Amino acid sequence: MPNRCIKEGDNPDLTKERKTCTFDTDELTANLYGSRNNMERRREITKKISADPDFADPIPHDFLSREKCIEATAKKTKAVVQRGSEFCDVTNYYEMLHLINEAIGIGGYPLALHYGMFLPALEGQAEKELTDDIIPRAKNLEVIGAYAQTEMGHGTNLRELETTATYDKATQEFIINTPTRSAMKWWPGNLGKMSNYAVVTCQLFIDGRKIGPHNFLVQLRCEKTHEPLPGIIVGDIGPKMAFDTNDNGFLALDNIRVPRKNMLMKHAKVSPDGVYTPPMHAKLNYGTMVYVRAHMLYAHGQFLATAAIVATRYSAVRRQGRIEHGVPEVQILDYQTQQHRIFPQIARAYAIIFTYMDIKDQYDAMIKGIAEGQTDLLPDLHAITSGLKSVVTHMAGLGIEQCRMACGGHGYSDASGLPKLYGVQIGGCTYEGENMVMLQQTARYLMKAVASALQGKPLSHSVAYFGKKSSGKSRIGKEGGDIAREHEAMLEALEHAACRLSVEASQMWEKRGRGGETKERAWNGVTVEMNRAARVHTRVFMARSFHRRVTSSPPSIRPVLTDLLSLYLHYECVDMAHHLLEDGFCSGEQIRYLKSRLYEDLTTLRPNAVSLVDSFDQSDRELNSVLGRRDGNVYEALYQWARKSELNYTDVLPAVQKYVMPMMEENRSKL
Ligand SMILES: CCCCC/C=C/C(=O)SCCNC(=O)CCNC(=O)[C@H](O)C(C)(C)COP(=O)(O)OP(=O)(O)OC[C@H]1O[C@@H](n2cnc3c(N)ncnc32)[C@H](O)[C@@H]1OP(=O)(O)O
Ligand SMILES: Cc1cc2nc3c(=O)[nH]c(=O)nc-3n(C[C@H](O)[C@H](O)[C@H](O)COP(=O)(O)OP(=O)(O)OC[C@H]3O[C@@H](n4cnc5c(N)ncnc54)[C@H](O)[C@@H]3O)c2cc1C
Repeated sequence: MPNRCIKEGDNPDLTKERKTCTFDTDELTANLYGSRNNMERRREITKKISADPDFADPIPHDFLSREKCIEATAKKTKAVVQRGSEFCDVTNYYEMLHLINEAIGIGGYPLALHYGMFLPALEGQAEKELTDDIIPRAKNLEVIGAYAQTEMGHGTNLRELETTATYDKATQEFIINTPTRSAMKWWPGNLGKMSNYAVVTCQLFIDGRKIGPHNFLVQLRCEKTHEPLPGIIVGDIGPKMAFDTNDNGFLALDNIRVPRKNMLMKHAKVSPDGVYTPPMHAKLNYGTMVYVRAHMLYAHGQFLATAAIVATRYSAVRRQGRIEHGVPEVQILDYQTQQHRIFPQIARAYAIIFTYMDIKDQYDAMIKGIAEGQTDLLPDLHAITSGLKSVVTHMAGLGIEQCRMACGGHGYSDASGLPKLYGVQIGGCTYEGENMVMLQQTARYLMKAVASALQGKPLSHSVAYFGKKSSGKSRIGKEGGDIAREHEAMLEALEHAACRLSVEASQMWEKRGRGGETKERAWNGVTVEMNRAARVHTRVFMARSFHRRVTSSPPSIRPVLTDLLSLYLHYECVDMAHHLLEDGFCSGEQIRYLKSRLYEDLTTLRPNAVSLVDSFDQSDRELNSVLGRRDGNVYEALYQWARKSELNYTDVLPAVQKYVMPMMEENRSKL
């Protein structure tokens, strides 16, 4: 069967891998990106960008200072903006996403938060009077915006943000102020140097009464000179773990006045005479975060895919050691430990992207509902996206790090692209709500589901399985080799575990309450258990999504996806074996069975491993990895990459000349 990546001049080991493919890689790629047309469009964008001198990087960013990287990125951003329609349909979210990845990369660019949060916040939360004015200008990039919510002292607990917006009835303006050092906005992307506007989250005060966090549009810099306006202090927060080309910023506002219409008033409103009308759902003001959490899944699935591509291809071309005496050195991909390290990451990347597709459909349905005045889909979506955001970012981070280590010494080099990828990706565990905090949002929802299930009340989408009657004993290993039934048995076992953990966490919470603790204090005494239940529930959701996508996939790719799903489910069940064993739902014998099936899966997937990662269809530009390159010609490329290091511009470094040589000379003369 065809793997469409084979080309003359490629590393022979990689070609050999591609020849053992049992499916059509293009079919799988098309399935992953929604259609053959979408796949072709991605490729056209890649081809055009790769040939365009405006996007060439004579010196890799790895060897440049942060300022030089920002300059190079800003130059490319301008080219994307001015020439974007030469490359793609600029109104298509996925085409634009691909264009930006290809043209600019993943480390941040001047418009990341403008498109990622500033515009979505205005579109989702602002009223016509404001949007009519600002959105056309923002879309036309006459202005650039950031989303300034987090402060130096508070990020997680929005209720305690300190920035104030006080309504002045006399002038019909809000006065926006930063009352303390810890109230300074701190972290917002592109706030430091690029943006001249921001959506700023402030505590709303009317007639001395604190209403709570609301969003306001604030101009920060002069549209002509880009200098900060009077009363505004703004700058870059300094070097970070990654996102070097994003100017995450600080901001202090000294009693800045903005007109009443600058409050984002689609949901909550303040009338000219200062009467406050709450939104139809209390948390509609937090809608931008739900949007970002949902869409983060796609990016993090792709991040994990990148790492899996690099580690798999490199493991196919690297030969080291022998499995048996007297035979040539083997491809390191033949080691069972290497497969066990990498293959689950391939499966998880697919699972995350497939889950995203489900969530995207739910998100679109919720937005449609809100437009029609219905908010009933919001709580379920908020709960599951909070869990998914946390589980997926953590899972992808662990997976990338496994892939990096699986590349040995070269994985530690920036040439692999993996250290930088990890730095960028792992930020997702923190931003959009720290993971431990967001899991508690999911757990809170699970506690309500437990109560509803016990009372026989209806259960919403993500927790519907709480209503199923458990069989008491798992059917794992008792399905006589029927794969479909085996998959169902594993899903059932995971659902049983999630449900049991939720019920037990609920009982522990209740027990502490009966012991005299307040509900809130009791909650803090059981949060580890709550978050555990939330994680398992989220992993059930992902497993169901993956299963649904595989069982409805075209027959040509269903066999390979079924193999991948088998590996995913066996891995998930073994990884969560303690939860399956704890109440005797599964026996030790069943866990041993799952492990043996997992090792069989590794062998089954081996001939298709390279083709499965090829099907992610990430180009060499996107991968940005010497180790992961499509042609597999790694060693020469590694040497050429290292030659570009600024330390190699001269044979004798000035620092050596100035300090090290005189030191050696002095030491010699002492003898
Ligand atoms: C390329 C890289 C880009 C990176 C960009 C990064 C951007 C950012 O990071 S922007 C800043 C993001 N900040 C956060 O995510 C802050 C996290 N904190 C929160 O979201 C909230 O403070 C909270 C959800 C953790 C708690 O909010 P609070 O108001 O205190 O609410 P409660 O916990 O008491 O819950 C009350 C009630 O409301 C429900 N709920 C909470 N949030 C939402 C929501 N977004 N949508 C719908 N419903 C929500 C919650 O479930 C409770 O429901 P009930 O149990 O029914 O009362
Ligand atoms: C790369 C990056 C980009 C960002 N971009 C933006 C942006 O564009 N706009 C913006 O506004 N912000 C942005 N942020 C800020 C980000 O949203 C916050 O840092 C994040 O929400 C976490 O909040 P915090 O920093 O207050 O963490 P903290 O809440 O201080 O977390 C510290 C520790 O306390 C624990 N903790 C806190 N509260 C609880 C609780 N209730 N229960 C249990 N444990 C708790 C956490 O789990 C964590 O272990 C960005 C951050 C990063 C890293």
